[in-house]
Amino acid sequence: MASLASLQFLLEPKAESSLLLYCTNRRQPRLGSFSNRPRKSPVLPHLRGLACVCSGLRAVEDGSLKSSFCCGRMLGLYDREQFLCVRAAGRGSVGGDEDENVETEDKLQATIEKSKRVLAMQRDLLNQIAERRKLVSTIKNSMISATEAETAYEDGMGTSSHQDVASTSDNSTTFEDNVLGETNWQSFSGSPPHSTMEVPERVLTEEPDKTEGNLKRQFSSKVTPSSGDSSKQLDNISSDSVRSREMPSFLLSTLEVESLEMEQDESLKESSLQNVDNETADPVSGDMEPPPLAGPNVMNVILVAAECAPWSKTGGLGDVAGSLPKALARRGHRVMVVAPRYGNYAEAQQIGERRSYKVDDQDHEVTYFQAYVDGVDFVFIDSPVFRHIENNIYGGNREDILKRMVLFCKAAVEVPWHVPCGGICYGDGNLVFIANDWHTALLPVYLKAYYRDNGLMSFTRSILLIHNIAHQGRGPVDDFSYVDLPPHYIDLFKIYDPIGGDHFNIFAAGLKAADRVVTVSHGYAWELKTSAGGWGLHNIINEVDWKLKGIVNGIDTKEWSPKYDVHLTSDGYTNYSLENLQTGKAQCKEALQKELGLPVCPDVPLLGFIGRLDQQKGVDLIAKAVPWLMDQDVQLVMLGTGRQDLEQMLRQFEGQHHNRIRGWVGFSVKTAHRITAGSDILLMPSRFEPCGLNQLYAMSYGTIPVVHAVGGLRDTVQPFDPINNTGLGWTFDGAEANKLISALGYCLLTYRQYKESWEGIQRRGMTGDLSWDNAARNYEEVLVAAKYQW
Ligand SMILES: Nc1ncnc2c1ncn2[C@@H]1O[C@H](COP(=O)(O)OP(=O)(O)O[C@H]2O[C@H](CO)[C@@H](O)[C@H](O)[C@H]2O)[C@@H](O)[C@H]1O
Repeated sequence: MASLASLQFLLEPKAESSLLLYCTNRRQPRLGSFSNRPRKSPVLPHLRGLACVCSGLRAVEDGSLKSSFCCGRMLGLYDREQFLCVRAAGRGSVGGDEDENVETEDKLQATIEKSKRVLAMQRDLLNQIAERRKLVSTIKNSMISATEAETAYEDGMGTSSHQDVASTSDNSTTFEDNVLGETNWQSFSGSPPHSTMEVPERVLTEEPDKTEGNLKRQFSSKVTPSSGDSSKQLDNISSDSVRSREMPSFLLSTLEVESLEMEQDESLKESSLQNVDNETADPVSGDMEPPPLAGPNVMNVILVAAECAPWSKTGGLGDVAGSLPKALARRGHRVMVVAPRYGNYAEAQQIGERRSYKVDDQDHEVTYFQAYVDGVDFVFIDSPVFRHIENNIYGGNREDILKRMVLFCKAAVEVPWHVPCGGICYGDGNLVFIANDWHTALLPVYLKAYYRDNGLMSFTRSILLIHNIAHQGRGPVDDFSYVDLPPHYIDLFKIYDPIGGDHFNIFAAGLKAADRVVTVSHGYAWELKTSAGGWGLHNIINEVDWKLKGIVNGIDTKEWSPKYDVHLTSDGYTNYSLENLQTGKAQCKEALQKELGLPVCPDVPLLGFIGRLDQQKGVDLIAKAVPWLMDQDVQLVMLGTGRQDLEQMLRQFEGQHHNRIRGWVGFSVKTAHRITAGSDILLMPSRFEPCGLNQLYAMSYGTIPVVHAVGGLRDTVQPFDPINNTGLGWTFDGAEANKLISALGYCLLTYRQYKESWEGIQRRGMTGDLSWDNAARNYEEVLVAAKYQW
């Protein structure tokens, strides 16, 4: 690994230096090199002034730039799209004489001074490029107008005092039981107007008198993302919490490039601008890779969640935190996930950094562990309060959980400064946080209160992703003292509950403070705005509707694929695909029946249920349907954990109908995979379902979903139409047992008597594109919208 000193040495004028430029806006790294001797480099026309920072600055000891380069890993994306920099190598001299690599301090200083001048020019150039790109992509993608967004922001939260809402009791279960009757959910059976879910994005071109120049000025005066900005401010502001700024200092040092003479710089500038102008004419030739999918929108993304599969998971949140980031990384973004470290994770290595945060007047030291998996930096925050609770992540009393989340959010918001990933911190430039559910809804608030209100992290944005609004982080108003915020911030948290009066609500504050809000389906985005679906936060959701968007989850097709599923490789199970669907699935069904001790009957339909045992998942509807089911010659297997009464009910069913029902109480990922593969039908009678992942997994395994048409279930399970032979499963309107029975009746009839139609449904489900890649594209739009949100 070359040190900074040796890097600087390599760029000394007396060494014949070579630069190797690495374009980060490529899916695969592009590279090219040029020495300080030739004035023009053949690679320059392709660079478009882009740049990068590479880690693994391994000296090119054998002088072979290309072969050494592949050891580099892309790092930091600063400013809007790209940044500059580099690896450099003194051709032929690096490995030869190590002593020469250390020059005197004076010479080094001179080199630095000269390089700074070059750097300043390059910065100007990059700013120009960034502005041009912003303009082009803004017009192309109908991005929001910064001016109008600013107004909207002020309306939405800048001046906001809290809006009291007709709300819930101070206990979600009580609310659920007392306020939210089953019939409420039936109101979702109508068709939500999906179009209303779209974020009202404004198109710059709607103001025809704005010339390109005007637009440019407008943007440059408002949004000039630069990693340098906050670091300068940080120099002037003594802040315990923001001390480490490895990124900017490293960047400045590595950019001290003597060998880039002015002419080359001009040449770079010209060719870069030329290429920006000609955006569509991307020079892809020879060994050049196609451009990254994110193109000019590439940015730094940090997803922060209380759980992250495969390390920690209690439900769908863990799945999303483990897989959405990978899809964003595949599109070219630099992506990090921050989660608590609940256990000893083999992949994650400890880094040296230690920080201390106050929670409830007590100092808590945290350390960081880090892993790099599938293009994503996973950072785990370690503290005694997180340790060894992987089986009880949300355990403890209300204050305990709250304090854990305060600590987690305080630490997570500073991770971009303190945790160097691959050698360099993310910094705050071009950065968007994605917080998830109430557990991390404090993060957007901290970003604002601790930083942006103080002129720090001015260009960092936050998105709050709603997976389930039923859990909100509620408590008495006194809980505000735990979150450690200026007194006037109470307005964000305090909402009025008609039953319990004023109360403290973390989700409410996060919704107001976040720059954008996303939820996991179009249907749920609509439901959230209703009094039944908003769980007391519907008024706030309606207020922030302008920044709300529904994006249906995808699935991790590596983890959930019948062809590659690692849980189907033993115990009689088998991997299968469309080619051997009937035999493969039949084998899995037989293996499941054997494993569970059920009679092995290939023709008896096997029904599955997987999920948390609570009111949401409609387990009680299945319970009511059990007597009817037992007359239908079917088998039923239910896997779940949660409410004790429902767990007991599962055991009881198994006891009563031992030949037909299995109730597996517990959390077993392997069993979930096997039930998904071995069942013919998956039941999801959820009262509400923001998205639902199990129906997606089921469809990709040729297992037919029967679902209550709410939220994401309605969005993803198109009802079977026997006339046109379309559709993916059966749906029913209204969370009632008789409606479930009716839908199931049609489903069983088709299974038994219309084999061809059945197979058609299976095949359509298995061939649909359920991957995260579609969703990631939609998230990218939100990331960009957040970025230009003022
Ligand atoms: N006992 C058990 N053993 C093993 N695995 C089990 C299990 N119980 C559940 N799981 C797994 O946990 C996940 C549950 O995902 P869901 O989307 O169905 O529900 P959840 O309500 O937790 O998520 C919330 O967030 C997700 C993600 O956004 C939304 O899809 C959803 O609607 C919303 O309620 C699946 O991967 C499932 O296989």
